[in-house]
Amino acid sequence: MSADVKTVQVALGERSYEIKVGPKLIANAGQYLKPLLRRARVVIVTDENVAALHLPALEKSLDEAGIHHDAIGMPPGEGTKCFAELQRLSEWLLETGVERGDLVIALGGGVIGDLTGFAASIVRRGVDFAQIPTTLLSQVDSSVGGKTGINTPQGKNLVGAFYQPRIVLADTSALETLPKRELLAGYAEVVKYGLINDRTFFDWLEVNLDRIVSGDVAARTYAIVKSCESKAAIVAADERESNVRALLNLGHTFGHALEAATGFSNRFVHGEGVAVGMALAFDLSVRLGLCPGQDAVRVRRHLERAGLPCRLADVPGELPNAKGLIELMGQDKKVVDGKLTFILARGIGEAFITRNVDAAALRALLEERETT
Ligand SMILES: NC(=O)c1ccc[n+]([C@@H]2O[C@H](COP(=O)([O-])OP(=O)(O)OC[C@H]3O[C@@H](n4cnc5c(N)ncnc54)[C@H](O)[C@@H]3O)[C@@H](O)[C@H]2O)c1
Ligand SMILES: O=C(O)C(=O)C[C@@H](O)[C@H](O)[C@H](O)COP(=O)(O)O
Ligand SMILES: [Zn+2]
Repeated sequence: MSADVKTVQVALGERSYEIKVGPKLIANAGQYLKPLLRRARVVIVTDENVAALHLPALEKSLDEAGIHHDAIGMPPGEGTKCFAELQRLSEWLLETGVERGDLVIALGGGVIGDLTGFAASIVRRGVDFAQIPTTLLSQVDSSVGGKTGINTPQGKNLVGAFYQPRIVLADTSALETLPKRELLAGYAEVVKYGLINDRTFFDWLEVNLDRIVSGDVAARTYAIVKSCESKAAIVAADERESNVRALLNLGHTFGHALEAATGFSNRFVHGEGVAVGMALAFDLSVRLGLCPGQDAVRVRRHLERAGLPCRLADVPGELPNAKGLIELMGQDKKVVDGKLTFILARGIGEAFITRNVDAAALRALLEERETT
């Protein structure tokens, strides 16, 4: 096992697991997975794009480790996180004869990780699963922490379960084939960790953005490990989002509504929604007199420099008016007694959770779509 591989622990008692971050982990997956298996059998769930690029290396590694494998390729894209594909996948898993002590492997981005994790949580009332994330977003966020699920016509991630993986293998080599737009979408979630509670990390991102985007392996590895450490600490403190875990939702109340408004399509992907949502959360914090204006400017400048959308005007197509967007936000899982919960900030690295947001200020912010 290579010295270049870093380990981050997710400390959750008997559900604890390791996140491995480093090069060529897909090509060496067999040696990491074998110790977790009761019998030498796994099933792989991937999407058709990732299957063409990375499935052969995973299968070769499993063959070398003497592990039997079946694989299914799902359609790529957010639309796959739906009841119909969940049913198709669950029935396929049952037809393979997968047992509770076998491992279901999610090889792909957050869509495959969320869908596969949820299917693994319900098939035979729970089959073990492993995450092999292949997008930046899934390596820094979705593969860690056990939120799994699908979208419904009512909104984002509304049916799901908390179900932790047994291991996460974040192969930095897989990012070499990732389209730039998807890399940037993942970068939005990296920025999120700086904005939540680590101003020093945000400072580092401002200096190192170009290295991360251009493919510098050391910079990418540092950013992924730092993000995973940050998420692992929050998840260990509050696995089921009773309190502090909601900080990881910075930008998501806005972002999820924008994803819903654009039809959960490739026109506007999750990380892009998070980028716009984080900029709006900082604007709202300034509007409420909670955060210095220069911090909001700095956040928007950084997202802009990365090439990410950061204004409502950057969202493609017609959007609902402010009232319509607020109605979409009403499906958020953080709603309590019909009242929205927001993650706002007193500054970069100082996010906090609040239910105390003036409705008029929110409406005014969303009505300024042409200018913000
Ligand atoms: N569970 C969580 O905690 C959590 C956290 C953040 C996001 N999410 C969810 O994750 C999803 C977004 O994930 P995503 O951004 O990874 O999107 P994705 O899974 O749709 O992947 C993006 C695109 O990249 C392709 N792809 C994946 N890996 C590739 C590679 N190495 N080379 C080339 N192409 C590759 C995919 O086929 C797809 O077309 C959303 O549904 C979001 O809600 C969940
Ligand atoms: O892990 C978490 O907790 C997060 O909120 C991470 C988010 O980046 C992620 O998009 C998550 O799926 C959103 O969760 P939801 O509960 O708002 O659906
Ligand atoms: Zn997210």
